[in-house]
Amino acid sequence: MAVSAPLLSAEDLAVGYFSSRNTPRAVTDNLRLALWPGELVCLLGPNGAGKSTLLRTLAGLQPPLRGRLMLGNSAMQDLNAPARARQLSVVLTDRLDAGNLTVQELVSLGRQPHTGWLGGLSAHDEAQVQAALAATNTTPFAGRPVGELSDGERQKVLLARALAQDTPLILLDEPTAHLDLPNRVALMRLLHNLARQTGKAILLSTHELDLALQAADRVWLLSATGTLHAGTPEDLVLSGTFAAAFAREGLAFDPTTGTFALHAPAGPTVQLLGEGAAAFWTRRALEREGFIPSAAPAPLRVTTPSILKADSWLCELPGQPAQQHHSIATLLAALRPLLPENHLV
Ligand SMILES: Nc1ncnc2c1ncn2[C@@H]1O[C@H](COP(=O)(O)OP(=O)(O)OP(=O)(O)O)[C@@H](O)[C@H]1O
Repeated sequence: MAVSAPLLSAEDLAVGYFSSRNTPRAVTDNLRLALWPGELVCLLGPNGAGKSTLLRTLAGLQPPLRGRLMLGNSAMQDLNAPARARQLSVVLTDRLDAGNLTVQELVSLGRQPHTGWLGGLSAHDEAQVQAALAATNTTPFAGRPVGELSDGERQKVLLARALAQDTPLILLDEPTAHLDLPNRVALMRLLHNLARQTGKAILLSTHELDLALQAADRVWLLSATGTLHAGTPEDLVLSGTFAAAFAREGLAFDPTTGTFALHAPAGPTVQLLGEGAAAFWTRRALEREGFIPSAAPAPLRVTTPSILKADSWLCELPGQPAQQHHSIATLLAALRPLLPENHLV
């Protein structure tokens, strides 16, 4: 079986900046990285960890402080701009000045590495532009000036330009930043499918931990101290590496749900019986109030509709007859008196 080669690789890479006295200040150091065909990699890390700096370095837009950076079989610094642009496309967060260009014209510029400055678009180029517009749902505003778009619309158009460029490698800095939830989910699904179906390698930085944990084949987790851990999302969660990278006082990552706890538990444990959507949302409501939902037996017990086979919840409190509730609101009202006084979650 042929073993594929990485589309991008780095050895002993240090990325960062030079101070005013020209002394190097590494944001992250000693990196050994590879991006393989067909994978979606999410670069995660707290604010200021160095995600944008690393992405810009990997895109060849700022020089590494040290180390070896290869684009395919060639050293990055040996490739001129057009050669790089045929290998990798990049979407950054920088504000774009597109002049009076329409969306279609801007996306068509993605074909430039293949046509040259003066080259007209062939039928194949036109098809690539139309496919990129369709994939990003930007066809309906293809004729509008880019300067008049909303932040989210512009973000999708920049992705369309990168898709039109049709490179083996795509690097994206916070591509979900301005998108609403359905568009964020759609974008992650699009990128995941694109990697799978076309063999492209896609690296994106994001603060969407939840979506990244679901969509990424691998995660590069950059800690605040500049250490980079790479692995499948699941391995990083189960090893505790993920929680450690985002550790803050009073903030806990729950590896059983893959989310950060918004509320600190203050109240008693409630045995929660049931499964499915009603049990999930009952758990969320109990946690918000400060209770600790658990499957283990406890003096307080809530049975959810999936077990009762009815549209109601059964609430059993010590020393009281069992109560039936027809909404989570009335269930919570019955439980609230059991919380410690003045608790704040
Ligand atoms: N042009 C620059 N010159 C010097 N230092 C910089 C420059 N740009 C960023 N930095 C510093 O490099 C570090 C990493 O910044 P970077 O923007 O890469 O982090 P990030 O992980 O992308 O952050 P965020 O999640 O907030 O976008 C920060 O300490 C930042 O202050």
